[in-house]
Amino acid sequence: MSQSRSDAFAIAVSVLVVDDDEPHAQAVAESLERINCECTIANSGPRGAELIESQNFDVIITDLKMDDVDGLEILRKAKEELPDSEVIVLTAHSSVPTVVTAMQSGAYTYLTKPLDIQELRQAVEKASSRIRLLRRNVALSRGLDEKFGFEGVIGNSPSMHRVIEQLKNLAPTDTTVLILGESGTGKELVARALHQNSPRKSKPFVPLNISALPESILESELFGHEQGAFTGAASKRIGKFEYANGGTLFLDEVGEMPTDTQIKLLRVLEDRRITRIGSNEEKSINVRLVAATNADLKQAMEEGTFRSDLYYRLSVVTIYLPPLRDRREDIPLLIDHFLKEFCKRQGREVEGISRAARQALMTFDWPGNIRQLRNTIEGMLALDVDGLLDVDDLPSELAELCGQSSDGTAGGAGADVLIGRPLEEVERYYIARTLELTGGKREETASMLGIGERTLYRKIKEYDLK
Ligand SMILES: Nc1ncnc2c1ncn2[C@@H]1O[C@H](COP(=O)(O)OP(=O)(O)OP(=O)(O)O)[C@@H](O)[C@H]1O
Repeated sequence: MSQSRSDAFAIAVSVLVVDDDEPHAQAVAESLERINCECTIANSGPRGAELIESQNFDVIITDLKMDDVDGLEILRKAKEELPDSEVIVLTAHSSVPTVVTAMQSGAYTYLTKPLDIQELRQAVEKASSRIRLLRRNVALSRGLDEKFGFEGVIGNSPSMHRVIEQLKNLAPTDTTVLILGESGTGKELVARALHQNSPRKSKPFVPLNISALPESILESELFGHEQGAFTGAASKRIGKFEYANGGTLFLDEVGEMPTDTQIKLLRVLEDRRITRIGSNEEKSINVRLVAATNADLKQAMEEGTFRSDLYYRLSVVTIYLPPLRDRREDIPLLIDHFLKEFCKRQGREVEGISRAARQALMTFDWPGNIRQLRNTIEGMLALDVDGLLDVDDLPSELAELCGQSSDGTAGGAGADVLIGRPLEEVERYYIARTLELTGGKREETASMLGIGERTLYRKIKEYDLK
């Protein structure tokens, strides 16, 4: 239905009206659309039940007495499928026993027919403000439960604090989000966190990696196809958009999408309708879209390989995940997080990680970002035999940073070459490396080296360090 806006709700409230009296349902929907409700009408009980199964609603208004499925059945279905929503029942007489049953079964309130429009709007306003408050509290308490993260997204660096703040604000909304970041920086994890903390969480989260699909299959994957739509389409198949109905569709590597498909995707995002390949029938869909890419979409737009209208549709809000080498403060937290995870999974106990190994993990550049760090910790745990993850458990490219070859013998570079050298040279080397590690942050460097900031400043001058 079309949606008219007023100031009543800053963000539209989604309402399902279930009533087999068509003109009455229409009148209810129209009066609510004036206060910025987004209304969907079901003119039968079964249709109402079907919509509750596939979509999300904040408020469900149902007539108690219908010919097929009655309002109590709709109420039961809503409590089961959409536990966060509120149900308002409509009745001809408040004295009928079903009203009592409805209230006992969790209806928010009941209204008697003929409806008083003002009363109806007030009931919807009150019901939806309760839902919003509930959602906000859940989101906040989830976020606060974890000291350094949000729903498995760990980080304590200023940049990750910003990301986590964005996630907390965006999760309860339907806003389309574009996540940018190198491979392995946590784009899919962030998309899942958005879904898990949204009112859509009881509906599917559907990831689709665009780059993994040949062009010919992509559109059928997205929109589905009818039987015989093309050679090889032996049976009909629903696409990811339909599959994700009511939930979240995560399009990974969206920068790889062929331009023809980009046009079709744009149309779907504008109309909120899809057409299966080989079909004439349009289906309305209610999907939150989260897209991600490690490509430079601005450059792709300049080169004409990515449509700017689609870019602006996708990037209503952009979340940027910096590479791990630019947020090394997060490494210790992540090491401990993954160590705990793998110890639990493998039923192991370890004392911890040696200083030298930890130092190497802090210094490495991590081209594969957090995924590579995670795999490294898993591998180290698998190699370890003495309960202390040490340099001998490191993969070769990291062991080299400690002056060790992966078989544990001393190599040419790193700490050991300083043995027997003047203490001043050793000091200069360590201050320079620690400054490198902290990105030149003096306070952090001084604290890591266990000296005062003034002492550090003096030594930087003394050794002519940049
Ligand atoms: N901030 C984080 N806290 C905890 N684990 C993380 C974090 N970021 C990423 N991970 C973990 O790192 C791995 C890679 O993350 P993910 O698959 O989300 O990255 P990606 O950016 O989507 O990668 P790609 O672009 O290659 O698809 C996953 O196991 C994920 O759980």
